[in-house]
Amino acid sequence: MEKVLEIRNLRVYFYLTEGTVKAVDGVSLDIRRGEILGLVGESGCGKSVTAQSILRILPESARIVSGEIVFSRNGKAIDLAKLDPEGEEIRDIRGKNISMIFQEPMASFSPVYTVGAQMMEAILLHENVSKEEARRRVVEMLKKVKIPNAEKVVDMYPFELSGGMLQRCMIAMAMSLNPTLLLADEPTTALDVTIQAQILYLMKELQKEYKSSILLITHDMGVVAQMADRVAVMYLGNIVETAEVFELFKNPLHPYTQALLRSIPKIGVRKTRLETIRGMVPDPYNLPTGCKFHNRCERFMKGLCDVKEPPEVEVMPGHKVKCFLYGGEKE
Ligand SMILES: Nc1ncnc2c1ncn2[C@@H]1O[C@H](COP(=O)(O)OP(=O)(O)OP(=O)(O)O)[C@@H](O)[C@H]1O
Repeated sequence: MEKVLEIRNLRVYFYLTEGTVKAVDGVSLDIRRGEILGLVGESGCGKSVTAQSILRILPESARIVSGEIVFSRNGKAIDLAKLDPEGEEIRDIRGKNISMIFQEPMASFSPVYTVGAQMMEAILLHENVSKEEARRRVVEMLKKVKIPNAEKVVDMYPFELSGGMLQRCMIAMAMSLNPTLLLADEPTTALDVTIQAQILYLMKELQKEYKSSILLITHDMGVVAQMADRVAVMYLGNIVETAEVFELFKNPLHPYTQALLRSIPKIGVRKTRLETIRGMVPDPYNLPTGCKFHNRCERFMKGLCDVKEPPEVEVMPGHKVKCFLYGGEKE
């Protein structure tokens, strides 16, 4: 299947007075046309930094140290990692070809302008249309995301809307230019469970209609099961396992993925506590040598896992894992 984005060996480090944080440390992943790729892992493993690297909206203290982020734009391959983050090319890509929705909708909207004015601005920036036409499209988009009274909401300020409604507006804004790729960073984490389900359903409907690809960032395996076609599991700046969603749930290979899946609460099974993954997440300034998961791993092999970094092994077509349990010792 055609790839819309290919990340190769991406390293993004934060240079802080306390030391260097290797937030993304050798990530490779592909996003195919029309798929939802779930990027899953515990808090702090580098999911958001990966997404921010794609759009080149990293904080000042972060640097792309090496690697490629190849985006296919109208049949032309562009390495986003090489672009000037303030330059015209990436500014044109943002919003038009790749857009992002965040956990906190308030972060995407300015409090001092109406929702409609902000959505219109995005359209007017990228397309040569009249103000009337832009407004008409905004109202149409608001209806698409099932906002009641769209003609009224278009003139409302963000604070006049509930979190769920504002999240719908953010999705409408992100989809209004029909982007090839949507980066959704924990899009429903801040919402209550019922609203969360509605928003996920809406995203899936729009994704099918617009045939866009989504990188869905989440720490929630339940959301992944419901939404994703494929899954990439991330641990401390590395992708440790990639597979199609059914395959990953049926046959998780990496001990970290297995532990993540065990930590999902199951209906009908009473547990006094949710199972947590044993051991401490290592200090980000002082990452372990070898496999970064070895100090928490139940199947740790001394002299191997703590010494060498496991290479990626394709165990079966489309199912890749970075773990010595599945070979790779001799490389
Ligand atoms: N602005 C920043 N300054 C310094 N370090 C940062 C900054 N943003 C992220 N980091 C560090 O980079 C690493 C990866 O963070 P990132 O936000 O990508 O994780 P995440 O997997 O998205 O987690 P979360 O779900 O909590 O956002 C962490 O160690 C984090 O502390």
